[in-house]
Amino acid sequence: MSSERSTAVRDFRHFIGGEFIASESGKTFEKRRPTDNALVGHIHEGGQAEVDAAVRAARDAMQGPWSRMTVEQRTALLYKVADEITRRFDDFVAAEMADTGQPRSMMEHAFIPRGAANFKIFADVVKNVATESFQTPTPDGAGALNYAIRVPKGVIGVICPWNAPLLLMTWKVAPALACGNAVIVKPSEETPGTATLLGEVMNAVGIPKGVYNVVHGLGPNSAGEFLTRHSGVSAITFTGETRTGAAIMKAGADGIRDVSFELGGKNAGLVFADCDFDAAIEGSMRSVFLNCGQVCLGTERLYVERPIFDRFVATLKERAEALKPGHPEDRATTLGPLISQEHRQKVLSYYEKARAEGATVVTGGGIPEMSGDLGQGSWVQPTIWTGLPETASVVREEIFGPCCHITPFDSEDEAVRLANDTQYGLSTAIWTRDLSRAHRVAARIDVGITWVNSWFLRDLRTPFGGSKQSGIGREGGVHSLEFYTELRNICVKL
Ligand SMILES: NC(=O)C1=CN([C@@H]2O[C@H](COP(=O)(O)OP(=O)(O)OC[C@H]3O[C@@H](n4cnc5c(N)ncnc54)[C@H](O)[C@@H]3O)[C@@H](O)[C@H]2O)C=CC1
Ligand SMILES: O=C(O)/C=C/C=C(\O)C(=O)O
Repeated sequence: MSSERSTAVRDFRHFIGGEFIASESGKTFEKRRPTDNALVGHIHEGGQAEVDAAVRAARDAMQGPWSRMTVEQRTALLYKVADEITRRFDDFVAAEMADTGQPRSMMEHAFIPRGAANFKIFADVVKNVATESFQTPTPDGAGALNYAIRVPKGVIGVICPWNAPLLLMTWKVAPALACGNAVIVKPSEETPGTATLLGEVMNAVGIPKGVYNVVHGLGPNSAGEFLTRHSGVSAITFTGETRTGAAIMKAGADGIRDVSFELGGKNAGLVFADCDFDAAIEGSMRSVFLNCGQVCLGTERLYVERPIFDRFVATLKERAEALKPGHPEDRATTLGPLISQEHRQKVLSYYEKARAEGATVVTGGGIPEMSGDLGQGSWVQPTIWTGLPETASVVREEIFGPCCHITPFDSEDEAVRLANDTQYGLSTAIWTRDLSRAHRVAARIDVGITWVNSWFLRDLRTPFGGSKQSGIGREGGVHSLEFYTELRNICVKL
């Protein structure tokens, strides 16, 4: 590894009450870089003491100046947070790149700008959304006025995954703060960087101490579980695996705390023969391989209408083989590594299962040859399979890697049936020039989000979330307000 690419080993501390603090226990765990497995940090492992301290800080903040700010004052501060993220853009890009190993271009054009955008959109939403009111008749004829106000829920526990750390964390922190809550974030143990950096941003712009807190740690029997079980946490918002969601839902049941979940997916792409072929290939390339396939909205099942099946498979193979795994700083790099050696084991086990279950391996299926220190990183080849029945493991289970299975179909009804044949219900992409069909099919797919002739085209005002085992609730625009506030009705006899 060249010296300019080496990173000093960092110390990731908790951010509680506006201070960066070490764990009382002194316990830390290692953060290794996905590109070359080099040690890049020691993360303080939060225990009950740190969670208790964060809850105290957050509850105190809810009694302090934060609670007395007008919406205008609060949202002005959130605009400053967004501006400060933009001012420290390079630091955020570097932190996220070190944590995830994904290419700089993706950080610069998508994931980091979204961190700033999340603060602006929710500042705008809370300023502009009205609540309902009714004029109510009464027997004396004078009537009554009913109106609703929104009040913050209190302290929100925010539990985050590793695949788009800043984007997914701020998607929850921004609306929570815009609504006047305080938050305690438990970032993924794989990606401590940007949540920690955001603490510096909060202090720099004058967010009152205790409004934004970060406790690092693991999930079960560690900071994650302690946070979700804490009676001082009013509600829990979580993005991550469906299995973890089930554990958190049980923890939330004590104290009847509300939960909002964005969970796993096994998303289908439906490619009709009348599609714009190049656009369908381009979109499918992104939806299968972006972020090395570690996108909850990504496509791991492609269904292609039979007349274009062979051409589609051949073209996708050619494009997948042209992807360039490499160092995130190299502009030519188009594919990053998986997040960790452990996750690579999981993805490779599916590559193995696909073979064992009789797949035709169109391309990939193994580990690419990487030179120098990159040889130690958690790389896998982009992989395409055909020929498996719908019962095969790689067709049914979420893999979260750069891979997909492609199946031919012969009718619209069959395509709909295949897309819906899953326990998940997060997203779908439909590729067709027939817009009547697009509307018809979209309405029949049991998912939270359908894209037609596009993928991951986001308008932050729209409802975002999953059906079936892909989630509970919707966040985005006004829908986030439903979770991060209580609606309080006031009835005034006139
Ligand atoms: N629907 C959506 O919007 C998205 C869903 N995901 C899903 O996230 C998964 C990948 O992320 P991972 O970090 O591996 O998920 P994960 O569920 O393993 O971990 C997510 C977070 O939960 C914490 N955690 C684990 N067990 C816990 C427990 N018992 N109590 C409290 N906290 C606990 C972890 O420490 C981590 O911070 C994939 O399944 C993916 O589909 C990822 C991004 C978006
Ligand atoms: O756009 C969103 O709000 C969510 C995006 C999800 C990802 O980026 C992901 O899972 O990687």
